[in-house]
This record gives sequence, C-alpha cells and structure tokens, in this order.
Amino acid sequence: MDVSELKMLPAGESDGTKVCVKVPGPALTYQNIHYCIRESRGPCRKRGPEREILKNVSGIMKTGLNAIMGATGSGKTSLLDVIAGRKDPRGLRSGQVLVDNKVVTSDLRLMSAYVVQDDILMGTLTVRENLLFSGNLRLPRKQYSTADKKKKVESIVQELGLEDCADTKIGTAFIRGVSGGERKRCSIGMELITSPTLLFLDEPTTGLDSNTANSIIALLHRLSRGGRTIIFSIHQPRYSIFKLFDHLTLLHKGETVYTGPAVKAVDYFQSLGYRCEAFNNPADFFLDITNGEVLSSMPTEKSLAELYRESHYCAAVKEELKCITGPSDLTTEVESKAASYATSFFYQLKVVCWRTMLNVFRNPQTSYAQMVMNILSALLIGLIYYQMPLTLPEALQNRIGAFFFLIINMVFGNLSAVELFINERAIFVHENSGGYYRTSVYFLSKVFVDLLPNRIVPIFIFSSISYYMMGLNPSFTAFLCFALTMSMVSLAGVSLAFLVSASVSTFAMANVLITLPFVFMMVFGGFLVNLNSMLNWLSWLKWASIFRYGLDAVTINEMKGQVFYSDNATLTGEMYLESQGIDYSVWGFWQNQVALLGIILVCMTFAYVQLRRINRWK
Ligand SMILES: Nc1ncnc2c1ncn2[C@@H]1O[C@H](COP(=O)(O)OP(=O)(O)OP(=O)(O)O)[C@@H](O)[C@H]1O
Repeated sequence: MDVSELKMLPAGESDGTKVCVKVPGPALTYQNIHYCIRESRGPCRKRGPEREILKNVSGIMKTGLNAIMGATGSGKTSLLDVIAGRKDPRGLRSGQVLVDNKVVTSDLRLMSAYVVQDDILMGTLTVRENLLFSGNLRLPRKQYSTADKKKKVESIVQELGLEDCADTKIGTAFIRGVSGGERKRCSIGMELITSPTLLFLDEPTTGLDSNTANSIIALLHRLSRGGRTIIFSIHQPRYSIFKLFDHLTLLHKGETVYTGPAVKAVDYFQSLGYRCEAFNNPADFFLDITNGEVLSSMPTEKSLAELYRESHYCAAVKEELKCITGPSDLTTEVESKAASYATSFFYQLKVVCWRTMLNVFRNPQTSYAQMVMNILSALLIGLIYYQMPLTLPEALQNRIGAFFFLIINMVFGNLSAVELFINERAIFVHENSGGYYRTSVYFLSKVFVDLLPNRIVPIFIFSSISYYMMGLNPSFTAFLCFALTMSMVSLAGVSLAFLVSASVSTFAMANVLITLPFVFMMVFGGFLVNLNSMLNWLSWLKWASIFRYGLDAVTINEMKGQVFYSDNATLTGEMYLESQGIDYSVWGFWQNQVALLGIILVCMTFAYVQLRRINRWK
C-alpha cells in the first residue's frame, strides 16, 4: 500500500490516536486481567505463596504500533504473553481477552504471530531456507503451490530488506552468520509468512544497537500501515523510536499507570504535576516517574495506578469495553482446543527430515567427528587385541576383556546424544507451539535422520575394522551378528540418552542422569561381578543391563564352535559358556537382541511421551 495514502487523524480522541488504513487490523481487548504465579522453593520444590504479577489490567489495542512499556519486572512480557495466549492459563485468576469481540481460541492464536525475544532460528540454514521452511509448513498446500511459496518468501525478503543476506547462514557457535538486525528481521519474516494481521513481539529491540533498533521499529511501523495490529513490549526506547508509537501502555508493578495515545502520555503526566524537562526523552521520563526518580509538584497519597483509574483515559477504556461482551471464561477455551496444522503428517515429516539432514551435514562436529572417533577407537582396540590367539589362558582373558571394552565403547560413546533435545529445546517448543509441525514429526525426524545414519553407519565401519584386526571368528555370518549386536547396544545406549535428553533441560542434570544408569548397568553386565553369586534381591538389576545382553550375545557369537588349547588340555567354547551360565542355543543368542530391542522401544516411547509433556507455556 502506498504510504502517501496514509494519514494520521488528529490525536486526542477518547479511544486513542486512530491510524488510517484501507483495511484495519483486528482490535484486541483485554479486561480485568489478574494473573498470579506460584514459585517453587527449596530442594523439594515446595510451592511458595501466590504472587500477583498482573493486577486487574484492562485495555484496547488497535491497528498500528501498540507499545507496552515499564521498568524491569513491571509485567510487560507477562501482559504480552497473556494477551497472546502464550502464558500458562492456570495462572489466570480472572479476565478475558477478545480479538474483534471473539474469545481467543487456539485457531485464533494460529492466525496471529508471536516473535520471541531470543531469535529462534536454525543457525545452519540460510535466511531464505529458514523462511521457506516456515512457508512450507505453515501455508496450506491446497492454496499455495511450491512456486507460490517461493514467491511469498521472495516478497518477504524484499519487504524486510533481506536481499543482501538471503543466502547467508543465520550462524551458530561455529559458523559466523548474519548480523543481529538481520536475524531479528528474519525472525519477523518467519512469522509474516502466514500474513498475520495481529503480530506480537517480545522486546524486539533488546540486544540491538540503537540504529538497528530504529530500523526494526521503522519496519514494524511500515508493516502496521499495511493494516496490522502490532503489539510489543519494549524497555527504554530512544525518542526516534518512541515517536513512532501509536498507543502506549505503561505498567508499574503489574498495574496500569497509563494506557492511551502515545502522543498524549507526556501531557497526562504533566497534568499530574510531573515536569518533563526540555530535550528529555519521554520514554526515560515515564520510567523515571514509575521508579520515583521524578517527583510531582502536586504530592498526593494516591499511587500512580489509582490516579490512572480516576483519569478520563481509564473511563474511556471502560466505556468502550462495556460495549464488548464475550463468554465469561477464557481459561477452558484456551486449554481445550488442540492446535491445528496447515499441512499433513507426511508432508511435515518430509520437510522436517530435510532440514534435519541439512543441519547434520552442516554441523561437522556431530556427523564427521562421530565417524572419525569410531575409526580411531576401532584401530586402537584392533591394535591392543591384535590377532588374538587360541591358546589358553590369553585366548579367554583377551576375548572377554576385548568384548567388555567394545561394549563400554558402544554405550559410553553415545553420551553426546543427551545434547540432542536439550540443544534444540527452544526451537522445538517455539515451532511446535507455533503450529509448524506435530511432536511426532519432530521425534521421527530425529530417529530417521540423526539416529540411524549417525549411529548405525559409523558402527558398521567400526565393527569391520576392529573385528578383522582382532582375528575373531572368520565366518561372515558371525561378523554380521557381531556388527548387529554392536549396533543394538549402541542404539539402546542412545535411546536411554534420548529419554534423558527429552526429560531435562540442562546438560548438568542430563549428565548425572545418564552416567548413573550406565555405571550400574556396567556393574551388572557380568564382567565385573559374577551375577550368579549375587544377593538375590539385587541381582534382578541384570535384566535391565544393556552391558549384559551385549556381552552375552558377542560371547556366544565368538565362543560357540571354538576350541581353545594349552600344552596339556583343550577347552571348547561351549564348556566356557556353560561354566558362565550362558544359554548358547540359537534362541539364547537372539533373546539378547530381543531384550535390547525391548529396551530401545521402551526408552524411545518414553522419550516421545516426555517430549509431548514439555511445558509449552511461558
Ligand atoms: N513463569 C514465571 N515464574 C516465575 N516468575 C515469573 C514468571 N513470569 C513472570 N514472573 C515474574 O513476574 C514479574 C514480571 O515479569 P515480566 O517478565 O513480565 O517483567 P518484564 O516487565 O517483562 O521484565 P523485563 O523487562 O526484565 O523482561 C517478574 O518479577 C518475574 O520474575
């Protein structure tokens, strides 16, 4: 739309400054919002007393730039999250949020867009690839062909001025990427893909230098003139930013101290006896007032919130809200409706798998390092146990020692898998709750693209190097059974790591939770202690040991049919297996694989359940 067509009507109407656009954006109203939190305290996470963080706040936000300002901890982000339907509805004690007089449901939430403070983007993908990812998943395939989606991405690239960096990667800890401002623009672009008319942004200028912050707000201002209602929290904007605001909501300790046209705010506070000095930035002036650093020339016992409640601005809001009626309770409505998706399960799976694959290939430290580590450790083990003889006693000692070493290597080599869901937790929560894809799609993409090729291919290479260097049973079937056992042991270790990774949000906690079971499983593996001589009530733990199943399987695979000899005696592999109480029948071997498969399936299922249980609310 041509900007010259736009004209600001004179400010000062009771409802605030009106922005003239061809098609206005939705009007968002919120009424008597009481929001409480209950913090957990102490090591037992005992629930503390309830704390009210939003106290009876009401307001109306219309087409244009609607800023929510206030000092740190005043409740800006909480208000933004409540009205955007992102805050845990359990904390909402009363109040109602309506968009164009309709209650906020999850469908309505998907129509709007929310740009989080920390830009959550896939760092290994370029700006254009990230935008296309959003477009592919969030634009219905019935209405948009692939060419349409590409066209839409190109129009957003141009609208946001991202042409120069469209093919630059966003950047990770290892890759130098786009600048902070370009990152923020890309985050906004990810949300603009669905052409939302209601856009929420949490502190869009935080962390940016003042010129970049200026250009971001100028961009939002331009977008708002296309008929959008843009609502954002902001901390302490400079004047050139402040003067672009159409509507201002000022909070102090969870209460409204002003809501109305931004251009009228200085006059309002001057009418209360606060003097804004010449050249002072109004935004700084307001924060000085709420922080008590500027005093009124008309001292009163009343608080700023009480004075606001007596003002004509508050009366005007109340008057307008009186005409708007909606259902009495918001909470149930928000909770009950499941999110709907623009695309089918299989299409989502294809798009998310493609992104996961690109991410794996462009993250050398995970894919290539895994391969190199496996080759190096195979060579090391191969050299230590090079061409093991059949003479006793070293034949048995070396074989059992080598198998134990191999299993340890397979299990502990997967400790890095605990990073998987922790690293990407923020991006998963953001995209999943933003309606990009289902939880099952994300989980399966990790299994198909990350788990299988990243864990199984290197293990087959590892097995072929170490197996033939150690001079184990030369039959090819025996080699395949060995490689299969190594893969199953590794997958069982990874699935336990997946479960831990999906259950906790910090590496420190994940490391403790994964190391403990691995160490216990190692003790109950049958190498460090004779399981038959253990206390009965303790020995059941061997049934949960990945080590025991792995060790038994490779021992049966190697020993069965072998004959070991010393100067004056011979010992068959079967005799050794019997002495250890290992069932060496065909089922005896396969029951270990079945048990490992059982562990994999149980851990994977619980990992998926845990991913579903991750708290999406802020
Ligand atoms: N989920 C939560 N758990 C615990 N405390 C919370 C939660 N959400 C908000 N609070 C508390 O509520 C108060 C208001 O928080 P909020 O993030 O809305 O403030 P803010 O004005 O956005 O602050 P800042 O500018 O520092 O981001 C703070 O004291 C904060 O600690």
